Amino acid sequence: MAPNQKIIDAHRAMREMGISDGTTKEYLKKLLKVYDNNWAPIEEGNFTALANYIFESEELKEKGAKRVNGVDIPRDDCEAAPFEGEVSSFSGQPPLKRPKLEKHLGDISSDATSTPSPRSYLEVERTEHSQNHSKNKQNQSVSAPRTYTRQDCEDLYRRSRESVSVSREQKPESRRYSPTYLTNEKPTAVFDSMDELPINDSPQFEVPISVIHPGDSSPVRIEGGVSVSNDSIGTQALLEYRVPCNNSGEKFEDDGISDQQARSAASLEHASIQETHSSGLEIASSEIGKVKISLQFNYAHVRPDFRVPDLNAVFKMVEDKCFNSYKIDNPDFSIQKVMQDLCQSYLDAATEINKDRGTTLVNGTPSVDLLKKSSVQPNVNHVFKLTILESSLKNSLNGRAQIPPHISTNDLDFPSHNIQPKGKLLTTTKIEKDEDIVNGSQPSSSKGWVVLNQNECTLDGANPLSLVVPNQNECILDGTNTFHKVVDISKGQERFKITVVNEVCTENFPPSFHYIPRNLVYQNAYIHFPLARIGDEACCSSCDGDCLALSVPCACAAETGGEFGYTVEGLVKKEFLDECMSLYRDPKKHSFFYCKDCPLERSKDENLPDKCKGHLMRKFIKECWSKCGCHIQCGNRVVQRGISRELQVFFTREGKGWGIRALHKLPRGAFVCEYVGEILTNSELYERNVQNTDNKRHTYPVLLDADWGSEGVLKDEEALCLDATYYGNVARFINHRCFDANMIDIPVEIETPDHHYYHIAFFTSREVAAMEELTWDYGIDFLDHDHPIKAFQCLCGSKGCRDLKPSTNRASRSNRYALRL
Ligand SMILES: C[S@@+](CC[C@H](N)C(=O)[O-])C[C@H]1O[C@@H](n2cnc3c(N)ncnc32)[C@H](O)[C@@H]1O
Repeated sequence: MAPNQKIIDAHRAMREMGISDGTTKEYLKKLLKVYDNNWAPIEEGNFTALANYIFESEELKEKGAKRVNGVDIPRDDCEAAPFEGEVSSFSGQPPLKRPKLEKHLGDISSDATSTPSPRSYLEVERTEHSQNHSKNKQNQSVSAPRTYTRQDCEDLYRRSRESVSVSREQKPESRRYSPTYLTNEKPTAVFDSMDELPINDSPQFEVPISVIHPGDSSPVRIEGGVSVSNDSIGTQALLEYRVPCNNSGEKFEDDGISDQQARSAASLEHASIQETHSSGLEIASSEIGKVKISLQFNYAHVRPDFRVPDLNAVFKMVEDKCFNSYKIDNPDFSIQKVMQDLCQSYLDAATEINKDRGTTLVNGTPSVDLLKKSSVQPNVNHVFKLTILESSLKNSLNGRAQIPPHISTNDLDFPSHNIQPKGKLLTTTKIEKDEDIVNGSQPSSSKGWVVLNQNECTLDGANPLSLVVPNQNECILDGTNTFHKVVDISKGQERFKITVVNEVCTENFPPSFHYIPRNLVYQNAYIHFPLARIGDEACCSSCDGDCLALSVPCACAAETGGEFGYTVEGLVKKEFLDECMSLYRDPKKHSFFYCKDCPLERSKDENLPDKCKGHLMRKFIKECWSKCGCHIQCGNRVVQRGISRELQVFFTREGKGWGIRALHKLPRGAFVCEYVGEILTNSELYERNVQNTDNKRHTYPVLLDADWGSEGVLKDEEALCLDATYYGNVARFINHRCFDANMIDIPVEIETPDHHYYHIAFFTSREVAAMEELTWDYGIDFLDHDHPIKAFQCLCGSKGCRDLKPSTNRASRSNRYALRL
């Protein structure tokens, strides 16, 4: 009978802790019995329970105790106890020592003289327990050996039954594992029946259970081969797809433990070179566990305040996000089901790929031989770089790429397929920490850079580069010397990864900035009025669900003439968009506001301000918001749900630097992104501009002046603007186009009914093809010689380009560079 994947995993996990297969098998059998063959509590946390069980059994054995149905009974105290069976010895080996696994927890050793041992949750529980029973135990030192009364044991028993029954009851319903060992819930000793406990009221026994945390340097890992974005706390993400098979390539199918199975598991493991940190919390798997998704986290990489969350709570959060972000209204929607489907589909797709391409998935053994010869073997990750050559990719490799001098081939580590000898195939996508990239500094290693050379991208095991093959989806090759950086420039803060690609030159990163998905107030900003207001003004507190479904539009539609600005598809309505575009195309036909005392002019010269030059009266969209009664998925909430299209920052060929594009076709009226930056007052902005004379590409203050004139005299602190120079989102890469730009900005009011503060949202002004650059007319007056910011030489290439002066004249003139908003 072929071994169950769980058994294989259990052996592997134990082997990583130095426990022999024989021992694992023996205790696994016992533990399965204790848990009525329920694997969930056993395999949680990479078989924490099993490891504890083994270590504690061995420790107790050392001390002369025995374990009955999972409970350790000191020999002296329990002579009459019915033994489940003698615990076998470790065949001459020294008794197992529990590894130090809980550095973060304080040590409360039961033996003050012994080497500090990790503080177990049960010890914590015990401490609490003893506090609860403080009256008769007040004098008991925390570090003194603790004895248990029948009451204690009954409590423990009750809790253990609760824990087991919760886990048993929850599983079929929600199919979620409750990672009690990772949460503040504490694992309890396992008792099958009170009747089996040899308890009397005299001092009894200790039940130490320690907690094993995932490997210290394991990144977040999702088994299953699907890309995941890294989280906001800077953990790394890894995906892994495993196809367990034995030496002859057969897949294991069945449950049950046998010696043969244990051997098979062992042979797999001994052959394994990777996975020094493969522990993790399994959260989904395909049928019979061939493909799994598990989470791992790296304590070394997370912030000090990182606490392992409850997995159910995490699922709930993701589900809520999905409900909010996508129009999912099926109450049965389950993120875990999605992940299970993902595992299954991956498996199915892999089978399909094998069928179709035959050679695409490299069979482990021969490649390993090649790999063994390769100089990549000593790679720091102990991961064999693969060797999968997508045929289409191969065809597209027709240029010899260069390796930037700073990249050491040993450092090359990017989406790749990893192969393990003797039957284990791992596909790993690594997403590196993004701070390095977004901040514009060189990454600590050059991970993620794809450097390709046609001749070297072969299965030539002698050449390390042969082992470095990009994932086709993430690398676009154009036959030139091509450098790509595959990262999520948003650092996981947007719904979709925003990748960065340079197919043109060797400019590595867009210059330094901090990615923020929403506007933030500049710390010194002199803003003394609320930018968000909860109240009954301009809201629809009695609405419910989706306001777009109402026969009579809600109060929020008042701003757009009693009709919503959006269609049910989430696009700006044609009529509204047409009007907005007409404002741009022929502003003279439309109303301008003229301030009595223009804050813009005042900021330039406080004592002798010029006359207001006028502000175009803009059309606003008012979205429903938190103070409204409707759902976040209400059709009148588009901008506030954030970017919903896959965007990419790419290096333009026309000399405009970086630009943005969408990976898919966009219909007319589609929301692309918001212009996000620091909120500051207009005078603060002016100061910044005066100080910042280097005229870098990223100085793009935007005035929020769409309604200035209506106020008569606007206070300085009410004249706001956005500066994306240091803090911004993907919009800071949008390039200018004088004529027929494919995006238009529309003021969108969300949190407050007045117009001092609003959002600048970019919508497509026409259908935009996939990979077409997304552009916007900045509204630059190229002839304004007085503006403190020098305009760039426009390379928009449009027929109606307004920058018509010969380039020689441009350098000498003082241009205006202000964005019209
Ligand atoms: C908002 S940023 C756009 C992103 C920028 N291309 C970059 O690489 O970061 C504006 C700057 O991009 C460049 N740019 C934008 N549109 C341009 C155009 N039509 N022609 C030439 N340069 C342009 C100018 O350097 C301008 O100062």
